[in-house]
This record gives sequence, C-alpha cells and structure tokens, in this order.
Amino acid sequence: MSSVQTLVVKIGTSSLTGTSPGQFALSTLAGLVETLCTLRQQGHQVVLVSSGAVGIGCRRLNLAERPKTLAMKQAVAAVGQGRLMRIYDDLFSALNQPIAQVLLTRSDLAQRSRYVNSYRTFRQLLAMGIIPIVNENDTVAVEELKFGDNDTLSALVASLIGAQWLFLLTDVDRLYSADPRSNPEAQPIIAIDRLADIQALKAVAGGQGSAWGTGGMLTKLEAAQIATTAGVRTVITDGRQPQNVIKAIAGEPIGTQFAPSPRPSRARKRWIAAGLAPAGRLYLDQGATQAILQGGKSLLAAGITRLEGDFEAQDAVLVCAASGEDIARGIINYSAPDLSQILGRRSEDIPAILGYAGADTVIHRDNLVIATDAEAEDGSDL
Ligand SMILES: Nc1ncnc2c1ncn2[C@@H]1O[C@H](COP(=O)(O)OP(=O)(O)O)[C@@H](O)[C@H]1O
Ligand SMILES: N[C@@H](CCC(=O)OP(=O)(O)O)C(=O)O
Repeated sequence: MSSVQTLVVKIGTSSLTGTSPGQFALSTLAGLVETLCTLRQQGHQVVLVSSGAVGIGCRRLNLAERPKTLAMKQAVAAVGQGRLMRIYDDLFSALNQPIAQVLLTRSDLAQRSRYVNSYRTFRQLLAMGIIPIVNENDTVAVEELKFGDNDTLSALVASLIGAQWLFLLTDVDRLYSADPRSNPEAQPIIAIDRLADIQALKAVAGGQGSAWGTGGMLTKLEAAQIATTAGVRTVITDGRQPQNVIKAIAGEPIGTQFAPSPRPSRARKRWIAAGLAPAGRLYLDQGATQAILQGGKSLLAAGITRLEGDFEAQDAVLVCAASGEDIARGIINYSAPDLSQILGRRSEDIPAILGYAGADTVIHRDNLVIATDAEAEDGSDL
C-alpha cells in the first residue's frame, strides 16, 4: 500500500452536536479539524462527509423536535447547511486549510456521465490540497432518489474516488454484539474479515426485537458492505476521539475494522457496484448461482426462479442465491413485467413468449458484478 492514502471520514449528527440537541460539540469539531489538517500535512488526501444540516437547522430555528414533513425537513436543512459550513470554514481557516462544499444527490451517481464528472471534481479538489466537505443535497433530493443516510453516502463517495479508508465516526467506540446503551453485557467486535459476516450481522439487525435495533448501526453495516466490496477498509470508531483516525492508519486496532475485498479494477464495474441504486432483486437456482460465481457466465432467464421490484430494462438489480444471500449486482436487459413472463424459460423461447426478439441474456456478464470481483486491470481509472 502506498504511504499516501485517500481517506473519507464521516461524522454523524450524534457526534457533532453535544448533549443539548442541535448544539455544536465544539471540542469534538475542533479535534476533528485538527486531525484532518494533520493528515493533510502528512500528505494524505481527505474527504469529510458531515451530517448535521437538519439538527443544526432545528436549533437555529428553535424547533423543539425534528421536522416530520419532507418540505419542512428540506427547509430546515437549507438553514442548517449554511451554518454548518460557516463553523467548518472558521475552524479550518484557523489552520489555513482550504475547504469546499459538495452537495450530492443519488442521481449524481446513478447516471454514468454525472458519476464521471463528480469523480473528476473530487480528484481536482484533492489535487489542489482542498478538503471537500460532503453532505446530501437534502433541500432538493426527492424521496425516491435519496441516499437516505450519510453512512451510505460516505461509502459511495469512498468507492467513487477509490479511497483506501472509510471512517464512520459515531458516539460509540465500536460495534458491539448488541446495543451497548441497553445491554451492559454487549461484547465489542474488533474485526470483521469476511463480507458474509457483515451480511449475517445485517440479517440480525433487520430482525424483529433485534439487539441491533437502531437504524444507526444497520446503516453503518450497509455502508461497510458497500465500501469493502469496492476495496475500501472501513472503520467504525468514536467521533469524540478523532485522533483515532491517525492511529488506525498507522496500524493500531482502533474501533471495529472491516477488511476490504479486492477492488474491482474495471471502472465500469465499480460504477455498477456502487453508483446505481438497485430497483429490484432476482433469486437464482443453484445451477445459475454456480454458473455466475464459478463460471463467470452471463445470467439467463432459465436460472431465475423469482423476482421482486418494479424495475425497467437497464435498471440495476441485486442478484441473490436461493437462500437470499446477495451474490451480485447487474444491469438488467428486461423490465419486471417482461421478465416475469420468461422466468425459468430457455433463451430460444423468449421471442415467441414476448413477441419480440429480446436480449439472449437477462444480465450480460459485462454488466454483472460479483461481490468478490477482482479482475484484470483495464488500465483506465474510470
Ligand atoms: N450493536 C451495536 N453496537 C454499537 N452501537 C449500537 C449497536 N446497536 C445500536 N447502537 C447504537 O447506535 C448509535 C449510533 O448510531 P447513530 O446515533 O445513528 O449515529 P450517527 O449519528 O453517528 O450516524 C449508538 O449510540 C448506539 O447506541
Ligand atoms: N443529510 C442529513 C444527515 C442524515 C444522516 O445520515 O444523519 P446521521 O445518521 O446523523 O449521520 C443532515 O445533514 O442532517
């Protein structure tokens, strides 16, 4: 690994606001800013993903509770985002570090031309020694096209820019076997080395009466899954100890660390894996699962047993084994209504069933990304 690293550091509302709701936790913020400037001085490239627009906006407007309607949330975020950037600019300016505001919506990453453009903007900012500060563009994001949470957003940004590290800074020091707030017996989890283990923890998190009840840790596990699949080492650690970031990259066993999978080297596949929001899910029989995982084959209608979702042709979908385990993602050649007519059928029967000569494959292997895809370098960065 080269000694100069690219890092994405995400801080949640719970860490950057203090005990009084919506109030800045100034010492935490100052410590974070100092840490990020130290990392810059060491030559590393740093992106900060900061939540807080809604929380800070509520405080500014003296609202007693978080807004419930979308329009109100969007209005409050517009107030809070400016305030948030004002504080960051004051703190970073005190240390002579230039920053930039980058507000993203999901559609900025879903369309390939905009994805490539966002990549170039980040790379330009980093090349100029600037720390981009990213948040979701809450004020204009429409519900169906939201990242939804900044854990996911930070994982997608880490994948986009090809970061080596993603730090999810929160108000606990690491992940536990249960919520440590309500379970004093909860055991710390130091390292997770396999993608399948994240999947297993997520399954527990989603269950009823689960020990992982809060969305907070579930979205962090989902982010770890996206980031590690894209080859990014992910760390959950305490936002009140920002210097942990420096210790972790120096090799100390800080927080909970998720080991990265080999990074898919073909840029188009990285985009499929991380840029696109899946619009549905396909379940395969055993033969098709094996053909995809071991044979490097395209997906044919014959091996699909069931589908979920209302997708269009050329949407992204998740591909699952019969057990429900996610094994791949891809861009599909058929809409859900058409696919439901040809499930389990041979490719040569498709024209007669649908009344048109569709693609031979449901997902061509060039448009299919296996969870552990590590391919020959194609020489391009994007
Ligand atoms: N298994 C778990 N391990 C650690 N924390 C957990 C777990 N399950 C739930 N939590 C809770 O998740 C909270 C952090 O999530 P959240 O408040 O959403 O953070 P952020 O604002 O940083 O995104 C912690 O305060 C903790 O109480
Ligand atoms: N974009 C929103 C943050 C959403 C979010 O994920 O918040 P958090 O769980 O505190 O990281 C905001 O700035 O308020």
